[in-house]
Amino acid sequence: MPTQTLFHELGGKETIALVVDNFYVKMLADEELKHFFDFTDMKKQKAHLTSFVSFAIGSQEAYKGKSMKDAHAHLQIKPVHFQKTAGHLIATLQELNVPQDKIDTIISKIAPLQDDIVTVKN
Ligand code: HEM
Repeated sequence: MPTQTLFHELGGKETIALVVDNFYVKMLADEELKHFFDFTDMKKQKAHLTSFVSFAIGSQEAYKGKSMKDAHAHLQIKPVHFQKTAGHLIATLQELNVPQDKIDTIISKIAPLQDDIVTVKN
């Protein structure tokens, strides 16, 4: 039998969709971050992020949205915004009792995206 991917170990798309839902509750409650999403269709956004994260951790279904560079180019995201966002993701995963080694794996896929997402380098 082939080794299970992290995507499957965590419970597949349903779990990731729950992670994404809880994550955006934190993002939209954060005074420093919520304005980024003022004009965003959150239903579409959640679907995109679910698909992106799923693919990053081993789902067979390809992510068909924009590249990270194109999706964030107009947003003036600073390193501090990226760090806070990663922090909300980690807290969300911890609250859902995802084991720390799995959280580390997810973060190791997300961290290298910082260079494409952060456009204001200060
Ligand atoms: C931590 C790593 C991140 C990942 C994996 C990620 C992922 C994504 C994805 C998949 C999309 C959708 C692309 C599409 O529409 O095709 C997107 C768009 C977006 N992201 Fe991120 N993102 C990250 C960090 C951030 C940060 C730090 C911010 C701001 C605090 C942010 C704000 C947004 C906004 C505002 C959009 C566009 C929504 C719109 O089109 O209205 N993202 N992101």
